[in-house]
Amino acid sequence: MTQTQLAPTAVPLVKKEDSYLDHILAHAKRNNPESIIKETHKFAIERYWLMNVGPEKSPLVEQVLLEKRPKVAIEIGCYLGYSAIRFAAYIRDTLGIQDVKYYSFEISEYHANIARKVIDFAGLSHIITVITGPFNESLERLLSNHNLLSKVDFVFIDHHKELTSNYWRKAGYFTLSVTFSERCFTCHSPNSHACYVLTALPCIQGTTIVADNVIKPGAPVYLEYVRSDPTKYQTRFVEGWLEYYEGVIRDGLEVSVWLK
Ligand SMILES: C[S@@+](CC[C@H](N)C(=O)[O-])C[C@H]1O[C@@H](n2cnc3c(N)ncnc32)[C@H](O)[C@@H]1O
Repeated sequence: MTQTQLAPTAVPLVKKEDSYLDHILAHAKRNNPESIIKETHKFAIERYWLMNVGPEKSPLVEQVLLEKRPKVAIEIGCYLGYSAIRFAAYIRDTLGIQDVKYYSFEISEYHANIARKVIDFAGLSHIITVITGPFNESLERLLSNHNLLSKVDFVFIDHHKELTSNYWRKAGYFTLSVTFSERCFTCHSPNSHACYVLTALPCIQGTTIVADNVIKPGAPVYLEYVRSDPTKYQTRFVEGWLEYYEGVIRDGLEVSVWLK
């Protein structure tokens, strides 16, 4: 049997995330977040699609950051560090907030390890902390052991897309995140879990919460929750495109401000 005949069933030896790291280390400039973002787009368009927030929706998030000017930001779902690098650099360099702290939660050790290397290469390790583990457990640990998250002014919710849309939908739970699963199964109240992230965080009056992918794959219970009580959240939808599918697949962000 020839190499050509074997090719279609062959398992790739290198995962795309490892190739991404190699690409960044080889082509981007050290201590230059902008060049890392540029090379990430190049990789995602020319090599493999990546599930980061991407070039289409990031400017929409940056507009929110411009209005909010956060000093303590967190995100749920780090993946390979794209949004952490892009938004932390934007807050520090464009908004001039030198002492910003950005905490990024990531369930996968594999993703977190790559993200830390890219963040270090970007020269942002002193600003961005990647916390490995399921978000709810990490959060509980941080809140009980440290004073790291004494107050949070900006939250970016960007969990695993496939699990959000398919797995839990099949299971009958339209929750925002797999993190909420354990709680879903114990109290059978999807709404309370879709909003767990909001109620569990040490939000303060005015904390801004941006949820990605509320159209694709969608987060109907989350939207219902934040839109149901105008005395609790001031909320708006911002339309955009799915990452790397500009003009093809619609998506959007829900931007909510915690009022009380
Ligand atoms: C869409 S990606 C995040 C993309 C990233 N925010 C960006 O724009 O560069 C989602 C990530 O969330 C992680 N994730 C999924 N469930 C999680 C959980 N319960 N706690 C923390 N991270 C989780 C996945 O492993 C994946 O790396």
